Amino acid sequence: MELLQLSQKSDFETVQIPLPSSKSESNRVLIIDALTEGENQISNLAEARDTQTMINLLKTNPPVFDVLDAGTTMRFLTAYGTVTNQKKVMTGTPRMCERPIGILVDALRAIGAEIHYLNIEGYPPLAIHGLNEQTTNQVKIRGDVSSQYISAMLMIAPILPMGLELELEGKVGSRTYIEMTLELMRNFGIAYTWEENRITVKHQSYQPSTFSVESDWSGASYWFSLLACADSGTLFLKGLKKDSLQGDSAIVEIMDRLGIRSTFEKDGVLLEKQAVKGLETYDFTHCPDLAQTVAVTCAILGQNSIFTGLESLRIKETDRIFALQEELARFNAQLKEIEPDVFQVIPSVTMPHEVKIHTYDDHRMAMAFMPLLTKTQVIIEDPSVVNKSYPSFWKHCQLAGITTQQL
Ligand SMILES: O=C(O)C1=C[C@@H](OP(=O)(O)O)[C@@H](O)[C@H](O)C1
Ligand SMILES: C=C(OP(=O)(O)O)C(=O)O
Repeated sequence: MELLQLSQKSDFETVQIPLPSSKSESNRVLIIDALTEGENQISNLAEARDTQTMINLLKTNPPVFDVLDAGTTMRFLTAYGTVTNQKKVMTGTPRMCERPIGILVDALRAIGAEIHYLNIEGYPPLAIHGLNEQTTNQVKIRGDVSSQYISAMLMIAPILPMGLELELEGKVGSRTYIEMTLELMRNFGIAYTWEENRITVKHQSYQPSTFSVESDWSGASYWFSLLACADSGTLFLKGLKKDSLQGDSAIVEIMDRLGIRSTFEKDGVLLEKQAVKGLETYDFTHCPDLAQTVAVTCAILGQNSIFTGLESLRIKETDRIFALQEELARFNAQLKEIEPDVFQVIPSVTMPHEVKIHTYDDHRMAMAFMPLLTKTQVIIEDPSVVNKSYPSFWKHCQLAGITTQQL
C-alpha cells in the first residue's frame, strides 16, 4: 500500500491554486459533442480519469466499455450506446458493479431499448443491444437514487425520433446536476421545458457551439476547508466563476459560516479568513459531494453541526457514511446518526500526534482529510486515488507549501 505523509502546517501565505476542470461539465459536453453533427469548439476538458476514460472510449469505440469507477461515464455511455444503436458491454470496477443502474435501464427499456444484465439484476455489467424503434416518449423516473440516470436520459432526448417527456417521481436529489445538464444542452441549441416534475425535450438537433469547461468546485472545496482549518493565510483559486453551472459552488455559503470570506475576481476567487459564524445544520441533498469536506471541517473546527440529505452517499465510490465514521474516529470525532437520515458531527476533543487515513478507493476521502494537516501530521493511504477527479491534487498541495513525502 502506497503511503503519503503530509507534514503539519497552519499558515498559508498568499498562494494561487490552479484547480482542475470540472469532470461533471466535461463528461456532459463530451456526450453532447458525440451527438452533435458538425464541429464544436470545446476547451479546458478535465484531466480527471473519469473524463479521460470517457474520451478514450468514445474515440476507440471498443466492444466493451470499461468505465473503471466513473459513475457518470457508466450512466451517460449506457444511454449514448443505446440511442446510437450500438451493441456494447458496459462494465467497470467491482465497486461500479455494486452501484445500481436499474432505474436507468428501466427508463431505456421503456422507450424500446433492449438491454440485458450479465450478472446481477439491476447492476452492471450490462449488454446493450441498441434501440431499433422508439415505442413511447412518456417515461416516469425516480429522482431519489441518482440524478445521473435523469441526466443520461435528457442528453439523448433530442436524438429520439419522438423526443421525451420525463416525469420525475418522488424526492429529486442532486437537482443542480440536472440543471447543469439542461443548461449545457441549451448552450448547444436545445430547447426544453421543465414544469413542476415534468421535463419535455422535443426531437431536435444539437447545434455546433463553443464551450469552455469551468474549474471544478468540488475540487475547490478542499482548499476552502484547508484555509478554514488553518491559523492564517489567503488562497486564490483560479478559474472559478460566480455564476457557475455547478451546484457545489454552494461551498461559498457553507464556508462563509465556517470562517471563509470569498471575493470573486476576474479570473477566480480570493479566500480570506473571517470569524466563524457557525454551521448549525446543512442539507446536502443537492450537493452530496461536499458532505465529506464539510464533515471533516466541522470536526476540526469544533462545530457540532447537523447534516441531512446524505442518503446517496452510501452508493457512491464507497459507502461514504461508513468511511467518514471510521476515519473521523481516528482523531476522536464522530458522525453520529441521531435519527434516521439525520447525522450530527461530534468534533474532536483530543488530536493524536499523527493520523493515518484509509481512503476506501474514494478520491474524496483522501482530499477531504488533507486539511487535518493544519492540526497534526497526516498519512494518506493510497494517495493516487485522487486521480479519479483531481490528478494534480498533491502537486497543488506542494504549491501551497505543504511538504509531502512518500513512505
Ligand atoms: O451528474 C454528475 O456529474 C454527478 C452527480 C452526482 O451524483 P448523484 O446524482 O448520483 O447524486 C454527484 O455525486 C457526482 O459526483 C457527479
Ligand atoms: C460520486 C462521484 O462520482 P461518480 O458518481 O460519477 O462516480 C464523485 O465524484 O464524488
